[in-house]
Amino acid sequence: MLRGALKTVGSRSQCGVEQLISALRGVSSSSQQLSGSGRTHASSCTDGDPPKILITGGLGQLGVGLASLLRRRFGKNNVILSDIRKPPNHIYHSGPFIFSDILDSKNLRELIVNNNISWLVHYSAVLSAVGENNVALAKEVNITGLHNILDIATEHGLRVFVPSTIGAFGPSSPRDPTPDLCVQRPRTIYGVSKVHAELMGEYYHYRYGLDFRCLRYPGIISADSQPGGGTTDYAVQIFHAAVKSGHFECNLRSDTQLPMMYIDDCVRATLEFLEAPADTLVSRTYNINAMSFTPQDLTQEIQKVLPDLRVTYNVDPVRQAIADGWPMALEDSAARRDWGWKHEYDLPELVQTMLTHITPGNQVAQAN
Ligand SMILES: NC(=O)C1=CN([C@@H]2O[C@H](COP(=O)(O)OP(=O)(O)OC[C@H]3O[C@@H](n4cnc5c(N)ncnc54)[C@H](O)[C@@H]3O)[C@@H](O)[C@H]2O)C=CC1
Ligand SMILES: CC(=O)[C@H](N)C(=O)O
Repeated sequence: MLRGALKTVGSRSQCGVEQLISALRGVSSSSQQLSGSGRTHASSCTDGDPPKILITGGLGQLGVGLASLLRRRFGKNNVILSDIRKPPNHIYHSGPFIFSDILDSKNLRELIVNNNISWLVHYSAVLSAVGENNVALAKEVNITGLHNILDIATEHGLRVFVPSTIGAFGPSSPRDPTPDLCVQRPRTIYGVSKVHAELMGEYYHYRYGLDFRCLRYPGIISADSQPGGGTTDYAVQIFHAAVKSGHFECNLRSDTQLPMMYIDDCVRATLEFLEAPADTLVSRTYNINAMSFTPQDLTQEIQKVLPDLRVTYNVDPVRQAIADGWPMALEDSAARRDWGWKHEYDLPELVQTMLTHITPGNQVAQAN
């Protein structure tokens, strides 16, 4: 049936054929299965037009920074931020913003159709520490929400980016470094939901041809946005405390080594990966790495600039147990080989840059 239908559009552009394949999904179960090559469809065919991008959960730590980079690349009006929260004025006025709850699939579908979205960056999530405090919410947002995203992205032939995390690994994974492919038995609902996202996205890719792309981010460090309740949050908060009061109480042990990345590297990696030609991607999920450090290493580096910084330790057992099962470094040679990933910020550059951005008058309100 699919072959017959394809014959009738033989003279049309490849993009038209691929859209037809999308439309025929749902006609019969056998016609839904594309070849095992997992080839992708309409999202790759923009006829030279820039993609129209929707970012879900865009008001968190990472969304605004990514939107700003994507808007510089593709034009302000081609990138829509969305969230369930009201944006601060400066974000509202910086480009298109729209309410979208990923648990409301009808609203999400309307938004994608009405705005002719071709790329979807799915940032909505409940992070590791908040997730352990509210497992039901984490299941709803991270698993049910993801199902809505994958179904709608498949229906409309979107390219979809879903970040995973170092939290997708667990104590039985090799930890230093952690390769792309290894045992993944995380012990948080956040980690379990992210492994689920990796597997579901890859399944939809091979089963339906969805252009699913996933990077496992380390802990991300940013100056002008606050983290949303994770285990790596200390590495952002320490900078604000260092500048504001000169004292920081750290909730992880001083020797806890975790992989980290400056936000500019993270959003650039995301853009480069989104733009990578599909045929260069050997995998749909890649580790990306930049630096690894402990609270003690970070303190010493900050003290080179602010020698009076004093750090005390009051370990949070929930966060410490999470961190003790996470990678100490990620192995990312496949990302470097397949699509040219290269980080720019190591620990000294990170500290210099953070302290340049954070001044006593430029403190970001604590979000959580
Ligand atoms: N920030 C980090 O260090 C890392 C982040 N990631 C991933 O990157 C993505 C973005 O992370 P962040 O910006 O740090 O997260 P965040 O926690 O700061 O922001 C998440 C956003 O999702 C929104 N949200 C919650 N429920 C929603 C719903 N029902 N519908 C729509 N939006 C909803 C929240 O309002 C919030 O603005 C997440 O998927 C996270 O797992 C992965 C590894 C590290
Ligand atoms: C590394 C992450 O995914 C996040 N920052 C968290 O700590 O939960």
